[in-house]
Amino acid sequence: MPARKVGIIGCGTIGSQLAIAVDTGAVRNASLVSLFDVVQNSAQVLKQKLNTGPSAYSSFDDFIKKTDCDIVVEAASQEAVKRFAVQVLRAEKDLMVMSVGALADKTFLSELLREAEKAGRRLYVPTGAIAGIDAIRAVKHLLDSVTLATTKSPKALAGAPFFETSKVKLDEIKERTVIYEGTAADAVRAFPANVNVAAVLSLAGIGVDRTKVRIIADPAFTTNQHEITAKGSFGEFRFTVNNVPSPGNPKTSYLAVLSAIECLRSICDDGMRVGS
Ligand SMILES: NC(=O)C1=CN([C@@H]2O[C@H](COP(=O)(O)OP(=O)(O)OC[C@H]3O[C@@H](n4cnc5c(N)ncnc54)[C@H](OP(=O)(O)O)[C@@H]3O)[C@@H](O)[C@H]2O)C=CC1
Ligand SMILES: O=C([O-])CC(=O)C(=O)O
Repeated sequence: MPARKVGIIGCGTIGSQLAIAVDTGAVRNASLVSLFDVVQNSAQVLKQKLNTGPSAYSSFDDFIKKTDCDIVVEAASQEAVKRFAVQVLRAEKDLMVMSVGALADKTFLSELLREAEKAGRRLYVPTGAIAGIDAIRAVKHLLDSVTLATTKSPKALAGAPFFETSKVKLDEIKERTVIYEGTAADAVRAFPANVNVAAVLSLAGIGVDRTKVRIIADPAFTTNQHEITAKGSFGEFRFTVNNVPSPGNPKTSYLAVLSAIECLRSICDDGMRVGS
């Protein structure tokens, strides 16, 4: 396979590390050609840290028109997925999505899948900051229930739209407190930068309406913990990850960065694929 040309939307925590991984050859058979971020200069600042000189844009129109790439990685926000994903696929590029909560909108997801099919391109969803997605996929037809319990420190939950309408006051939480219980569909809207993993889990398993989510704020927590419990006629799974937060963004686990890099590596590198 010829080297895959990569473009990145979002030059924050995940986008920067991914760019460095491609730039330094950690992702083989790939070259970084283009960067885009709404924050003025953000793509430019990242470009200065790299050896390979990708183009840097603060306008999506320029990014998509001038970029000769095979795959675009979105590492920006759910809003960015809603605004740009269709255009990326129509421009005949594969798309890897990190802000997976955007795909909880079934009408939007169907539209994306239609566009991908029309363009002969693929939509990739990395496992992200959780584990066990291979097993959930394997038993998807046998699942009775799936629950995600996410525990983060208040500072890793701050800024979520949930707090605009809820009575919960994050700065008054002194001990472990369940602040949200509901469906994955509602959770990814209320906490768009915290539980995209709930959408990944739902897409692999029984969907956003049947996947249940519990979010716990715990001031004693220094990790981002995600615990998946899945039950069905196959037995029972329990997967727990205690993730170190990324240095640049306490909301985003370091595992999410590593998973994005590994997903891109497996797309670009033709060799052996381990796991489903
Ligand atoms: N699937 C998973 O397991 C995980 C997914 N995520 C998600 O991945 C995404 C990236 O995470 P992370 O790198 O930590 O985030 P960061 O906030 O560190 O970086 C995102 C960058 O993208 C920019 N951005 C936001 N919206 C747009 C837009 N519409 N167009 C262009 N640029 C935009 C941001 O600008 P600004 O600062 O102005 O918003 C910021 O510079 C987030 O949505 C996050 O919630 C994170 C962890 C795990
Ligand atoms: O990184 C994490 O722990 C999970 C996260 O933010 C998300 O899924 O949006």
